[in-house]
Amino acid sequence: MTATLLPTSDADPFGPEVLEDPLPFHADLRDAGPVVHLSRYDVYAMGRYEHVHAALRDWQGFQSGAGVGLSNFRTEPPWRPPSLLLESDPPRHDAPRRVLAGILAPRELRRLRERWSAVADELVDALLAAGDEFDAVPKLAEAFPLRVFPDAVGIPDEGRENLLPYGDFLFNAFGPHNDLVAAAAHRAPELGAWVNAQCARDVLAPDGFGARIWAAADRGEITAEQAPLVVRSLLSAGVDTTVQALATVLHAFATHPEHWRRLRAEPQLARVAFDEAIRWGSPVQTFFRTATTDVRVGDAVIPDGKKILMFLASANHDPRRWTDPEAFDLSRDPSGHLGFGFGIHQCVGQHVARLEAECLLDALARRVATIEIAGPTRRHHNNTMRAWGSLPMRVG
Ligand code: HEM
Ligand SMILES: C=Cc1ccc(C(=O)O)cc1
Repeated sequence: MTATLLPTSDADPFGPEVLEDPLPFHADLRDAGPVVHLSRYDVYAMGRYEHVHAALRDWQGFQSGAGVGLSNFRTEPPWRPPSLLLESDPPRHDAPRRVLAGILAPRELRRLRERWSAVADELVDALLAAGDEFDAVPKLAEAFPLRVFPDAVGIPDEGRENLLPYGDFLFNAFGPHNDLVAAAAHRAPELGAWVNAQCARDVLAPDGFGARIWAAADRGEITAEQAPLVVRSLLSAGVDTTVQALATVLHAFATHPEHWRRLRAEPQLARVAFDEAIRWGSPVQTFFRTATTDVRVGDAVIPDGKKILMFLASANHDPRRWTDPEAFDLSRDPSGHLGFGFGIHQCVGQHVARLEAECLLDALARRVATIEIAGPTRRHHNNTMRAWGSLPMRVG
């Protein structure tokens, strides 16, 4: 194997500086080359669209089955039983994926549109009745998904306040065991136990996504042992992600009044606005893969077994792929963005997320002429998610 001069960096992508503002680190990463060795964690980072896209497509060379976090399941026990979708490779991945893709397909979600629209209208009406200033993170970005998604899955009302802390811990746990993980580690067993309990057949409402997963097990499409883990995937991936994507799109519109005016005039732009916001803000910033052989990227070789850190957010701002990438631009065609991933693991819940965004943006756009930031905004740091802690907002 020819020795190659692989750029190296001792930067900490999971440290507070980068988590607060990752853009300068992403730019340095892209400029340094296709692959950069991060010496602090002995992982190989990719920041350019071309290579992240190629690695996501090459599931044989870049596997998910050894975990999609820093921890390597080949040598370390996972903190929870691995996901049958996110943390598995074909063939194990195939049936659970087929089942979930069927249940979450756009045509299956049509039955939810009317109800989710009504909930969004009711939520926004109540919010505006209370005044024209509020924090959009708890009052909209968190409130709406928590009103519609747990019901859609069919879990009981009791304990739903565990969903966001569970997700926050899960997304932190994909990173190193830093302060963010340590701060919540004491709650992991209880949060994990609560989430697991929501996946049991007998607690799930008869017409929700959860019950449909169990019905697939009855049909033999997956086993009864797999069913609760597939339900767990919904509760793991389906809340924090949409919360932060909604916060991102609300922040985008509050800082681009001309685009809000355009959305009000052309409501059908809500869908493309959501995808552009996900490209622009990338709520899910990174995921890892594990090299299954000595894999060549550019003129670098990543040794078998090493972890590869794929910066989806950096790829979504790569000037080699996007014109004026740092602009939130409603006229752009954001298709091809990597904010939902790409390839066999591409987000299976993306249509659920888009429907939530359409309902909430539509309810708001029909009622308020202007939205703007009304005070200091605050980031919420997480090892994987780009998250807002607070978005003080004024509507007119
Ligand atoms: C805007 C909100 C969302 C974002 C940004 C997002 C992002 C992602 C990304 C980047 C992946 C790829 C992971 C990888 O390649 O390793 C993914 C996979 C996944 N997402 Fe989403 N997601 C969102 C909403 C949802 C929702 C609402 C659900 C459930 C209803 C969901 C369920 C899943 C599942 C189960 C996977 C694993 C798919 C597989 O491995 O085959 N996601 N998501
Ligand atoms: C995109 C995040 C994500 C988190 C957890 C799972 C899962 O547990 O399957 C899937 C996707």
